[in-house]
Amino acid sequence: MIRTLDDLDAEGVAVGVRIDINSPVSGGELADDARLRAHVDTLAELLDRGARVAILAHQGRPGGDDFARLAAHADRLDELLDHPVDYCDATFSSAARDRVAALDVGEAVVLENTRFYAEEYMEFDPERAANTHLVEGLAPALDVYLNDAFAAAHRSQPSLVGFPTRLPSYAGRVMERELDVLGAIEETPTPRVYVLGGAKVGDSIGVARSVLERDLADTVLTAGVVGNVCLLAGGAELGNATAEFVYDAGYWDEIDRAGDLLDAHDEITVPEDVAVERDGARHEVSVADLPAEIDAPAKDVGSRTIAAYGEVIENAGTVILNGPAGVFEEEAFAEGTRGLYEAATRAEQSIVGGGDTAAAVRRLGIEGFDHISTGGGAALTLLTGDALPAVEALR
Ligand SMILES: Nc1ncnc2c1ncn2[C@@H]1O[C@H](COP(=O)(O)OP(=O)(O)O)[C@@H](O)[C@H]1O
Ligand SMILES: O=C(OP(=O)(O)O)[C@H](O)COP(=O)(O)O
Repeated sequence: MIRTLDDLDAEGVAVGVRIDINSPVSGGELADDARLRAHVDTLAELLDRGARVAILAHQGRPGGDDFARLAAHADRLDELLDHPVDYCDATFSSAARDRVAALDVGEAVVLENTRFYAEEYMEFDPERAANTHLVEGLAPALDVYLNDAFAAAHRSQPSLVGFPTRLPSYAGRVMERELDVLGAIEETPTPRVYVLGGAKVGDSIGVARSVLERDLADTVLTAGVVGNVCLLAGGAELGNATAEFVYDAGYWDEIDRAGDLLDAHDEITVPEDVAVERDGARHEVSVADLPAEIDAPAKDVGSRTIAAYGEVIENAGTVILNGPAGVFEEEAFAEGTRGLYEAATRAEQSIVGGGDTAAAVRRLGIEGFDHISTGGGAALTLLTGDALPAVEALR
């Protein structure tokens, strides 16, 4: 059983809240605040109910351009919430503990990026995580721990799995909602259609295999780079530019895996046509006409695929979308993503997951999904039927 905010008497209590506000950062500024806005409900409820809130979060990965301090995140949360949100440039030192001890009722502080500390970028079992410097250092300053970081729940890192061994622990509203929807996929209306696009080919093939073997999917529609790899696996000659893209991205070995899956399951569908760039404009090529003269990579599915997939999607009981259908960042190649996502909003129930997928939904201004997951890897892990370490730690 996982305890939730409903089970917490928050008045005056020092709550360590792990959230996932890992966001695109550009020139030290937040380029997108969707993940911050997602946690507003949980944080506002805690602060309204008189908690003293210490926020724990990571940003980026060591060495990356987006490996940043959380000062800008604190400023934005301060704007989004009716309660004051401060920033502290320490995570578990005496300075951090003193700052938490000084919190008034209804006040919050964002502690520094947890991944500034080497142990936080390692995976541990919960008992070992409870003895890391971060958890050992900060736990004495907290009364309880609350995890709302669904998007990071597939990581077994100290700030995600270490506190429940030491403190009474709870799930936040984001975590609750995500587990309710994504954890009960078997109960959603059928036919169930998975649309797998985007560029994480290995993950998507794993998901396709798993949902087909577990009879969760009635149909799997492939698009994006995933669709291109499936086309190559079926012997389609998409031209050197697409082959080079797939090779350079490290997905060449996935062609055989995709081929095995296509041989084993009729429920997987590949695109009928693709769109490439020719003379600076979108140009569509039918797979039936291959081999043809193509000297640019396939960047989107074509209009016949959009129409055929769209019909399957619209008539679905449940559609689960992960990954854009094309390079939606370029207007000429956003047609597939726009067409398939809009069709999904007309299905009986629609669920979208993935960092870039959610960004595509916002950029294209598509509304009407039943659930937009904050998580990419975490959502896929749940949909594949695997346990999430941070959720298991809360149990
Ligand atoms: N045909 C394609 N060729 C190259 N890149 C593609 C293609 N289709 C989609 N993409 C790219 O895939 C990226 C998103 O994929 P992914 O990271 O798997 O999504 P998510 O974060 O939602 O899981 C986008 O940046 C998009 O440009
Ligand atoms: O952005 C995240 O995951 P996602 O890219 O799967 O959505 C989470 O913050 C986890 O980050 P990580 O993949 O660096 O561990």
